[in-house]
Amino acid sequence: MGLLDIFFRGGADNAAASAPKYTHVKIHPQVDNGIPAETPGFAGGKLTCKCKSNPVVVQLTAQTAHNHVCGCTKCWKPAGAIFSQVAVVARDQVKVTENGDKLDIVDASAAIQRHACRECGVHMYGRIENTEHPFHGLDFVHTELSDKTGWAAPTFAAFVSSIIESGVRPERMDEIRGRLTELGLTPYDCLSPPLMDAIATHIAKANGKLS
Ligand SMILES: N[C@@H](CCC(=O)N[C@@H](CS)C(=O)NCC(=O)O)C(=O)O
Ligand SMILES: [Zn+2]
Ligand SMILES: [Zn+2]
Repeated sequence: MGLLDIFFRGGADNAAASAPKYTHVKIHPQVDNGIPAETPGFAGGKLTCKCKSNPVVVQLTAQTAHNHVCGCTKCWKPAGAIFSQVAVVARDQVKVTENGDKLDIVDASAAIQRHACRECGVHMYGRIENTEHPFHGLDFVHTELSDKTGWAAPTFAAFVSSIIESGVRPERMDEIRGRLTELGLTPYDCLSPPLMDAIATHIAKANGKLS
């Protein structure tokens, strides 16, 4: 093989490595066709449940943070999606403004109490009431329930192995992790390293191992 052959073979391999391979794998409607960019200075908006009449409306008065896709069985997913998309916002920036009487807590014993519309099933916000919890003060929200663009973009995938608990076949995990990686959503089987470090730091401070 001559030098030119190596050059062209290398070129072909590189092209193959950069072309997306897993576009047939669907993750969530908000990421499957490219992730919308966030708008600098974006300051929030309204989340609306899926009810045709008297929808629950929640007003967020700030941009969200730590947006990610989550594969756990507890987070709300739109029909057909295998992942949820979920972000956090300070709890004092979250106000139920319409039809709050339709909200029920899905599981009052869970760390995150998810307030869901009892008619359409959508989770409008998840709140942590335990003041000792590392994420106390943050509410969990699904910004796809807003008709605005500009919200914080998802940056990683959490609880990826948990999708198997919802019935995804384990043989599909390679292509699913492949697609997430291709989208720039690095897959983790718990939270991302910075969030896991923040949890561990909180615990170490609470038990006196760190000052
Ligand atoms: N493998 C479990 C993981 C559940 C889990 O730990 N979910 C994470 C991410 S949302 C969590 O923080 N849960 C707290 C809670 O749901 O209250 C499942 O899929 O049900
Ligand atoms: Zn509803
Ligand atoms: Zn989750």
